Amino acid sequence: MKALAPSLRDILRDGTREEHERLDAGLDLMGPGLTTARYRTVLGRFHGFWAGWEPRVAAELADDAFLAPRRRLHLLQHDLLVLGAAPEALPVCPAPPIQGTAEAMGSLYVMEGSTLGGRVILKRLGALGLPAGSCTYFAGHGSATGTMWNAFLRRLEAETDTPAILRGAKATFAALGDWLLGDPLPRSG
Ligand SMILES: C=CC1=C(C)/C(=C/C2=NC(=C\c3[nH]c(/C=C4\NC(=O)C(C)=C4C=C)c(C)c3CCC(=O)O)/C(CCC(=O)O)=C2C)NC1=O
Repeated sequence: MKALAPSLRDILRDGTREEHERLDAGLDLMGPGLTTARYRTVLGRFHGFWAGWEPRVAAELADDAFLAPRRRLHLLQHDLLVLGAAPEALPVCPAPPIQGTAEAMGSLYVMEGSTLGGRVILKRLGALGLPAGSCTYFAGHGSATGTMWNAFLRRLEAETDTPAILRGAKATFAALGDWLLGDPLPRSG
């Protein structure tokens, strides 16, 4: 038998499981309580998070070629406009305290990883009868999701400071959870 060392992805998945479950349960996008109003509120909160997070991770990662296709703030702006909301008027979340490339890669793990749920989320959103073109954020990388994720993991495995990577991921999940779930989300209407 070969005892394989856990991959960075294993370490991140195990080390953030609790925060991940808290978010998943708190957002409850897959349950029967999801309405168009609730969807718009959730998008607006994700917008506020990305508006603070994206410039910060860009500055700390300092790798525009790698980050450019992983930027999604513009997708949130687009979806909110289609739904009749004014994204520029929404509150912006202070960026999590990430510093340096290793913490930035841990932080990016959280937001890139979220594209992996895209297919199930899109299917659920399809049942709401939302206006056409209002789900580009959750569509994420679409058919390129697998390719993008594998390229992300290759870049991740090139980082050597494992504690810093995990710190960045945990800080990001914590900030995201506090921001998205701090106020009750609408349940119906
Ligand atoms: C918003 C709803 C929302 C839903 C309903 C959702 C569903 C799924 N997320 C998955 C994976 C991940 N999701 C995250 C980050 C967030 N998950 C969240 O729920 C929020 C809010 C996150 C961060 C923004 C990460 C880091 C991973 C990689 C974990 C790893 O390393 O494997 C998978 C698994 C897909 C597979 O394995 O093929 C599913 C089904 N994702 C969403 O964003």
